[in-house]
Amino acid sequence: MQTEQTSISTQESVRTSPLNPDELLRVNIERAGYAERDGVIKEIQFSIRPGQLVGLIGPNGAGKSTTVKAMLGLLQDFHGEISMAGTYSYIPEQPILYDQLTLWEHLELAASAWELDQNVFEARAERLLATFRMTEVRHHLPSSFSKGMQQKVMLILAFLHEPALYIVDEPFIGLDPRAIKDFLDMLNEKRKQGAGVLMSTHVLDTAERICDSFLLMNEGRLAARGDLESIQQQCGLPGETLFECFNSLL
Ligand SMILES: Nc1ncnc2c1ncn2[C@@H]1O[C@H](COP(=O)(O)OP(=O)(O)OP(=O)(O)O)[C@@H](O)[C@H]1O
Repeated sequence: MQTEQTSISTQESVRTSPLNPDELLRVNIERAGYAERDGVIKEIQFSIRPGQLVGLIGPNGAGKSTTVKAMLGLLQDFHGEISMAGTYSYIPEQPILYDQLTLWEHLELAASAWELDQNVFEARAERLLATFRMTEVRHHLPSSFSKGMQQKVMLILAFLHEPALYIVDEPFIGLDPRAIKDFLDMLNEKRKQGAGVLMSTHVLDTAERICDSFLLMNEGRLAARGDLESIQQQCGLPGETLFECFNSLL
């Protein structure tokens, strides 16, 4: 895993600042949005520590995707700072795959982009294909796969790289229960090795079970943040579920 600090944005307006030793990522978005609609999100500040799984939660239109796009450096309108240690993998909700390449060719292409040693690549690829039960179809075109199988290809590509940080957009819609378990087991293994995770999801019961802490967004701002107990306190609902806390804020 690389440890040098990098900016994950290509925008000149994005500033970075030194991270604390226990930070993998620090986000300080003063204001960000789109060319035709600026300032969609405001005052979004959080950081992620090694091993931490942070849930990004909020109703439709709250600004979760805009926050992720800001972190990835994809927005025209951005004022703030994004600092991170090492590299990241982004797993989008909608798979993005090449029509003409087989699954194995996708993996080879990714390995060559990241300059992975051939033996390391093959060992990781074989293990990931087995874990996600895709070995048999490795020489097939992903364009012929089901939506869930295409999502698994995106997961395999993300894990192949072994980044410092995983940014995951809604992983639970489309994957079957066994694939979700395989994904969470693999994610936990990487967290034990020090990786951090930011996960956007609407599946609140799973989020409540697996996340260390939460960022609750509403109308472009952070409405509450922290672990479940802290969220319950901020919502005035001690002992209640994340679902009830979520609904109380809207
Ligand atoms: N390309 C765009 N151009 C202009 N406005 C946009 C664009 N994409 C999103 N928005 C607006 O930004 C706001 C936040 O949208 P965003 O996609 O970040 O929400 P979200 O929390 O990810 O929602 P969902 O749960 O539905 O995916 C919305 O009001 C939306 O209309």
